Amino acid sequence: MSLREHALSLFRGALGTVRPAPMLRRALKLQGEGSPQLLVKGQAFPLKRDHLYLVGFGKAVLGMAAAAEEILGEHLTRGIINVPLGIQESLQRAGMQEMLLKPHSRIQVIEGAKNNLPDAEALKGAVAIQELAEGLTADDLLLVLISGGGSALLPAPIPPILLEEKEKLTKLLASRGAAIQELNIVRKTLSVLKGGGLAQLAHPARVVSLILSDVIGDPLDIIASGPTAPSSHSVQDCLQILTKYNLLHSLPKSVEMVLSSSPTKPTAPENYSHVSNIILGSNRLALEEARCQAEGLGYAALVLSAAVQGEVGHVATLYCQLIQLLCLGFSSLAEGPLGDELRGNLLQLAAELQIPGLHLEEFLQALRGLGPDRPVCILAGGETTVQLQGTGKGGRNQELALRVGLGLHRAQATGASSPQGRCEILFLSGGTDGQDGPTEAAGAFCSPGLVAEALQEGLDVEAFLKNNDSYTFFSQFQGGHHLLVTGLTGTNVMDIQAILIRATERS
Ligand SMILES: Nc1ncnc2c1ncn2[C@@H]1O[C@H](COP(=O)(O)OP(=O)(O)OP(=O)(O)O)[C@@H](O)[C@H]1O
Ligand SMILES: O=C(O)[C@H](O)CO
Repeated sequence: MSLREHALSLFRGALGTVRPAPMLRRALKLQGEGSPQLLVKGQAFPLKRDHLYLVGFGKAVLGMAAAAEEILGEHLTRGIINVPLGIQESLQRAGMQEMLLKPHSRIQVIEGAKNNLPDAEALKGAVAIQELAEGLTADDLLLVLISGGGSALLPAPIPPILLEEKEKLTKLLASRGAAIQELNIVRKTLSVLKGGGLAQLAHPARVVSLILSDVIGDPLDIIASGPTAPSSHSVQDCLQILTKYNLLHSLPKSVEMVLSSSPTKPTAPENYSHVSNIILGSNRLALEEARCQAEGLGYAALVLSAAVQGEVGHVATLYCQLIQLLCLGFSSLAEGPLGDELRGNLLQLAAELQIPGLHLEEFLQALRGLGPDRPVCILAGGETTVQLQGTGKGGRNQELALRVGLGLHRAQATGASSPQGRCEILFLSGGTDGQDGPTEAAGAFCSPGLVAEALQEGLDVEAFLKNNDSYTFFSQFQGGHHLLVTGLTGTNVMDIQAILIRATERS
């Protein structure tokens, strides 16, 4: 099999493990006839007849709800989910019936949040969810399904803030470069349901949240703005962020009012004893599955990190240097000055990128222990950032793959000492939701020959990159052969990268 076929199969394997249906089936079970209980990852929650409710919000929630309803059957009393506008139709068109609710479902579906922004439809859904939560009693159990995109799908601005005011503020923060953590700290402070609000309203019912993480590090109080998690942030944190992005002095009156009357401390964690927040799926889980499958294919496989973040150009350089070093491992050069130089550069770059939890020295040590001659597979995940300069069409995964292709080409061109000649190399980067930026592709593959081969077709990689036009490049290059196209996957645990290397000759 080619490296490309292997990479594709690993990507699909990784996705398979975080698809809503298998994920739910693994985690959620109904047990017992007379006095049933819900088993979630081994934790038991007793159920009373006609007292099981379900709510959900997020891009992957439709498939999660369909699988949950299949498991819960007639035990489910009623449910409401808020999902992206048009998702039912597009899943239908994609033939993904298993992600859709059955006719006569007990779950009401509300579609909204066009372009991932809160709107009147999402607000309608949020009000319905709020009313359901407020009506619950101590006999009830509320199952909450949460995934990325949940923030925009559950807008409930604290009065007198208007939805348009909150939307404008969120947009401004995002356009000024606020990270998702910052954005969601502000959202939590201005919302009735975020920052643990939903869990508090559902009290005294038992609340069990099943969460698919799309945030680095899986922070419960940031994913979808943590509607059932105790917030670790205060109004001061929110004010600091508004100051940082120069918004503090141009806030609408309503927002000022809410900020000045917000409690200075978040609700204490002990008030969440009725709540269980359980992460069902994450980037790390997907990477771990890919790692196991890579070993099955004969690779020595390692996971670099599930938290790769930073500017796409810097991340591309990190991967290029890592690939160079891996290629050295197939020769006797690894322990020489070239290996030392590459290791030094890598450590410096990784320190600059500040990737949380990345222990590169240990990782490099583990690489040395992989042994010679075995094909190597390195897996990583996270989310890079692209500062758009041009007007082209692309996504962060396609841009990363193209930048890695360019980096490998340059490394090859700069010296006879380049170790790449001894190896067959493939790099893949893909978004697990199947859509990379506003394109039909999930990501792209590249290899060191890409730039030269593209030139033969009259395609100048650097010019495409300058215009952030990676999708156009990959669509034209070799008839689109290097695009990763999966279609919408119905899940989302950020992006995944795979580096596959095997020796072409003994050195
Ligand atoms: N022409 C382009 N080239 C490279 N990246 C782009 C381009 N246009 C948009 N992007 C990037 O695509 C991202 C938005 O796309 P996408 O919807 O896949 O990501 P997202 O909103 O973070 O959603 P999710 O986290 O659910 O994947 C932004 O990070 C943006 O910088
Ligand atoms: O909905 C959100 O807030 C983001 O997708 C992060 O979870």
